[in-house]
Amino acid sequence: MQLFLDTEGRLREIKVFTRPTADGRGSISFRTFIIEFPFSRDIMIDPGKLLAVETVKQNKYLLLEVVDYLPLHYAMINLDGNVPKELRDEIMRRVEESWNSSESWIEVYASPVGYILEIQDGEIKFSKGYIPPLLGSKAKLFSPDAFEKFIFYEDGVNIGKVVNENVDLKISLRKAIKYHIGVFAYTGSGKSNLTALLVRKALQTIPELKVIIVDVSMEYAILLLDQLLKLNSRLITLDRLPNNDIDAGRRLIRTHVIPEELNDYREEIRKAFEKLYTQDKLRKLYIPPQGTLYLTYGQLIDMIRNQVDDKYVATAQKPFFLMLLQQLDKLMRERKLTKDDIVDDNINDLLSEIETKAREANLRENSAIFTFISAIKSYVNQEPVTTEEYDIEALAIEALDSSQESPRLFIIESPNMDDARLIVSLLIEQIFMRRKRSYSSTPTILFVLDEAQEFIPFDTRQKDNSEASSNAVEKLLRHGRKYYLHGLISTQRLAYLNTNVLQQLHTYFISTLPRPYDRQLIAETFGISDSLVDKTLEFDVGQWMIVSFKAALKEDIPVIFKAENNLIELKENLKHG
Ligand SMILES: Nc1ncnc2c1ncn2[C@@H]1O[C@H](COP(=O)(O)OP(=O)(O)OP(=O)(O)O)[C@@H](O)[C@H]1O
Repeated sequence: MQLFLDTEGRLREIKVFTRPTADGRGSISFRTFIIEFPFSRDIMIDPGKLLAVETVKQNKYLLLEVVDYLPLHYAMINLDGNVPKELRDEIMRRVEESWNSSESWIEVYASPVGYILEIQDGEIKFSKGYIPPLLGSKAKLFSPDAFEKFIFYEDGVNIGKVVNENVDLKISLRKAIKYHIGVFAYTGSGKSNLTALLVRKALQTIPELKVIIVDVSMEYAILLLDQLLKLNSRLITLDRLPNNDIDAGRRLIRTHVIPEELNDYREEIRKAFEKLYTQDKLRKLYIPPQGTLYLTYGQLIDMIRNQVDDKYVATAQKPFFLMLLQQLDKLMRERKLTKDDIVDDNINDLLSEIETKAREANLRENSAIFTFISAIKSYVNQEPVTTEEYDIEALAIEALDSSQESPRLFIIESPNMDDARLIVSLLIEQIFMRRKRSYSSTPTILFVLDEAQEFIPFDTRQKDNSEASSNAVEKLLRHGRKYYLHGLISTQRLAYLNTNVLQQLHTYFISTLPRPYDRQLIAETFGISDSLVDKTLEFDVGQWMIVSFKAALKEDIPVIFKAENNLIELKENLKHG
């Protein structure tokens, strides 16, 4: 395999740019390398291409990614308005004629990607790091074959084409999902299309995976309609269910966003919706009016503290309440429980132990401590209320069911954000609780949250349920991996997102983000240069930059690609389905 292309350039200069960080608290520097290549009108140097330059260490090269380039002509370097007009015109006329001469070159701007390439006895090795390059030394362009071999996993899933390389982008979807995914782009850049594509490919290639999409914009039932039909699935709504298949077809067509490109497919879509009804895949989700119905460890601790502080509780009982707190703390540490976890019968032994001790101390039978303990005991030991309704619990049970015939794709539709936040918080908590109670690595569950800034906002408020959803999503992203629970979140405004969670996402897909703050934040979080992130401003619809940290790609190098259009396979399947 040819590692480098024949075209070579030379490293002329390194410039360092420093700017304040997005939060204004510090500063950050980026290096831009300036490399000269021979002038050619069909030069293969486009943004995203990889270059290797010699470093001060023998056989070691620094890897750079092309950000931009500019053809330059020596005669133009000092040409400005000070030169008399006639002379200027004459110079420019001559330059126009002599671009293909020794006076011209292509100036390439590139950023280091944090890698060293070592070539020893024909063996090639990548390692992370930075070694100062040798000015004046050669810069070599990676061949497409080398690009493919070193950056992508051989058995990766193809999700598009690398821009300017004629190479398929192959990613490890399994790893990407394992370490959570972020999709960041302005409205209309193709976020939903890419998300649907990733979900589609993941369901096709990871048999133990289940996907739960919380859809506030009523898009995914269409974007994944063929998958809803093909797989065992659920399309879940908070509204009354339709009475028959005809009613279902009409209603669903009316309530969903149909992309323009699918205008010719309205009939197929209506029929597919009718079929979902006859396949018994529609469900109405019941949410209890009082919202959360569970006692969490945090709430229990508060209740005990109130007893300790209560001046009407006899002093003799207070040590027992304190003991209860200590034992709870021990249990929570041992079982790695958080304040948001739901209290279950795990705490029975602990309650009995304190009860016995209180009895041994001869406390009166009607003491507050006995009443308190027995109330908590009867709460945790109560029989679950069984209802016919499809509620969060039923949904969680289906999602965690590892049998072949259980549903794999769940789309929960809730255009009302408050409801959506409540569903997200209850569902994540419920699934966590069940997974912790009976630990299993299957199925793996991926939660997909569009408009993530609504679920994990920068500012949370209790009354619109954002505090609850924020806690739940943060827990999913921080601790989910241990429990085979994962997240894909997408947003158009990073500024409104609780950015603490960004570090938890190891694979980012970025397209056009018009606000500088959003781009700067991405650049800082992933240590990629501003100029590379700024490239996304020029992206066409469906064009993305994937940045991964030890996840989707073999090496953590930002790659610019054009995503496959999710609608192509959808149309194909609707036509033949
Ligand atoms: N990879 C792609 N190839 C071709 N067309 C695409 C691609 N991705 C998106 N599109 C088209 O671009 C348009 C916008 O895409 P999409 O709805 O996914 O954007 P979005 O970012 O989710 O927008 P919004 O935030 O408004 O939902 C759609 O018509 C879609 O079909």
